Amino acid sequence: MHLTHLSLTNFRAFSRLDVEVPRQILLLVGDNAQGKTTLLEAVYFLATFTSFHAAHDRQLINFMAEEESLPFARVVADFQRGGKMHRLEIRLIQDAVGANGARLRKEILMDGVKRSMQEAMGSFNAVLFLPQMTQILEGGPDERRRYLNLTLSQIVPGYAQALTEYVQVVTQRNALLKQLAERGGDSEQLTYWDTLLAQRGAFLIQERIRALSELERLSARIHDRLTEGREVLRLVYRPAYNPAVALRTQYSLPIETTVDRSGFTEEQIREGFLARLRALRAEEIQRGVTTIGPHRDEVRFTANGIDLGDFGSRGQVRTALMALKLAEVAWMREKIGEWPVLLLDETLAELDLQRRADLLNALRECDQALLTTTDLNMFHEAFVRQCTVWQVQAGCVQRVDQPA
Ligand SMILES: Nc1ncnc2c1ncn2[C@@H]1O[C@H](COP(=O)(O)OP(=O)(O)OP(=O)(O)O)[C@@H](O)[C@H]1O
Repeated sequence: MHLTHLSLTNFRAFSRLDVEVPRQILLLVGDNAQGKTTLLEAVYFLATFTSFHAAHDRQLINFMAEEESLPFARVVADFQRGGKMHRLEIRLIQDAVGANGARLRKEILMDGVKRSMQEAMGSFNAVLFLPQMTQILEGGPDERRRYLNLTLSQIVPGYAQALTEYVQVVTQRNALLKQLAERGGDSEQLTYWDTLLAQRGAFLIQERIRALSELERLSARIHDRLTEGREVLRLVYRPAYNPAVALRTQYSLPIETTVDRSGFTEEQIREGFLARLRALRAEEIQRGVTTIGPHRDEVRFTANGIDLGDFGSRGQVRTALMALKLAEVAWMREKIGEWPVLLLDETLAELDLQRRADLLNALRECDQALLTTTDLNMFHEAFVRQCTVWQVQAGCVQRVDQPA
């Protein structure tokens, strides 16, 4: 899959941008703070409807546009997928200030038809690679859950919808648990929420089991090549509700334990999850929160049995991240039969020569990749000649003609 046209209106520093996008490797060159990362952010926004940078969508609207009576930002992309052309449009509209303050509306149009975020998710796919993504390995468990959710939402039908509903159920259930803890009442009211939680949760758990085992297979192979067979990478899923473990040992599995959970049906996971919620009911009422389920899942990355998040060297973590990212690309390709668009922000600067060469080789296979850099010398002349180069300056883009 590849973009053919990108249009931005009031998207961060880009008041207006309209560009044809070539089907190949695109180098975005420019000094700091010129808008290179913003371009990647806009493209990733089309795949996930969320920014990898901004805490709030409101930050995406151009500062100047904020002064207008109806501030808005818009991203429109034409892209080819499976031989067909599509148009995806996202509008961010800040409604007039009412009694509850300004409200931001997000509208999504796929081929001209309004869709919910959950419906439109997966229409366009991208894989993002940022140097700070080592946080996926080194940061808290929420980083890994976020990574998993963004990746799976793009590819697994129904995942985004189930996740949205699951999060709503957790919120409602927590409110009820708190109310029962503070004011007492009939705990049987929980049964309705338990059923919904187990239903949506089982779907998420099963999809995570499946995806992680596939990503592990692909990333271990790449990692083996990158480390010349010296290290074995593993992705260890540690679900907060673990269908593979008897009740009393839920939290006591050592990290190196290999557990095959692929044989569980969704129904078995749901039944087990529900039974566990019943067993935990009194404790959960006392604590006022939902203590098990996908919102508390963990994934650990190990190399030769060593937990990379806790004990990995910088080099080991970067190598594992690269293996994971390349695996993600291959996984999406396997699943949807199309290459996702690759987005790499200043990634090369962090890599040694061998890793750099590996990464650039991988890019050659893909349909389209966008790379940002402040320094074109980071790349071999021969490589640059195969690419289209765009100079990005103060929110404007200009194609750089290369010598024939
Ligand atoms: N809502 C906004 N409206 C206008 N300008 C914005 C908005 N949000 C961010 N900017 C500005 O956009 C500029 C470009 O940022 P961007 O991160 O894309 O730069 P970059 O070229 O990737 O730089 P670097 O090489 O330092 O990463 C920055 O100066 C930033 O302050």
